[in-house]
Amino acid sequence: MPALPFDIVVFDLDGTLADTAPDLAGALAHMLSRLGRPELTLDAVRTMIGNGVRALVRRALRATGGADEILEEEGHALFLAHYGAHLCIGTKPYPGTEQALDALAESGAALAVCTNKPEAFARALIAQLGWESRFAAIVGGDSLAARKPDPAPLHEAIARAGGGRAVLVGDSVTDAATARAAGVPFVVVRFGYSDRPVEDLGADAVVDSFAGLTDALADL
Ligand SMILES: O=C(O)COP(=O)(O)O
Ligand SMILES: [Mg+2]
Repeated sequence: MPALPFDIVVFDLDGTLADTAPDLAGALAHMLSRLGRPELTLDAVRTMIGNGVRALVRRALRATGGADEILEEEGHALFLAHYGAHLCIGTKPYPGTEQALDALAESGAALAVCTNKPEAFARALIAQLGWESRFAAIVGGDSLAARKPDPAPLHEAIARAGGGRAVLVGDSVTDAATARAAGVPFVVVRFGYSDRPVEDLGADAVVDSFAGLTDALADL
């Protein structure tokens, strides 16, 4: 593959490395049924992912009859208990993810994850996908006081992966804002959970699939 102008490639997790929506939707379905709420479609859930678990629970409650703090607390606990035990039932890497990670690692880049998923869930999911040895750093939504779009977790992931020239690969407006705030180039994947056209995110490149990622990075 062509030489990479980056020492570190940082990836978002949900909607970027893996299609996690089926298991997130499963945990939401469990929560909603316990609370006597109607189900949400998978497509509706996809648009709610990207700002952490609390935001996901709040959005799901608002979409099914409303939310208040007490209900959110209860929903959050129901969601966490179910999701923690069902992290990788319907979750799948996107096509070509592993080949792209192999190619980037072979080129000498360090790989890292910066996600708004709670760190323990991110680590457990990455282990269940068999990816533990691939990442030099994993920073989650609760690893620091601030989560994406604050630039701190991205800076932390870059530092923990050894520092140097970095790029963020993500799927959402949250990732775009994080990269911009951190002064780091941003590549958006078209297949994730963006709530708006990916062309509107101001990314340095858009990739349709993992097959195009290494060339897009080499061209930045
Ligand atoms: O938990 C979420 O909101 C999604 O996390 P992400 O940052 O990996 O997309
Ligand atoms: Mg994402």
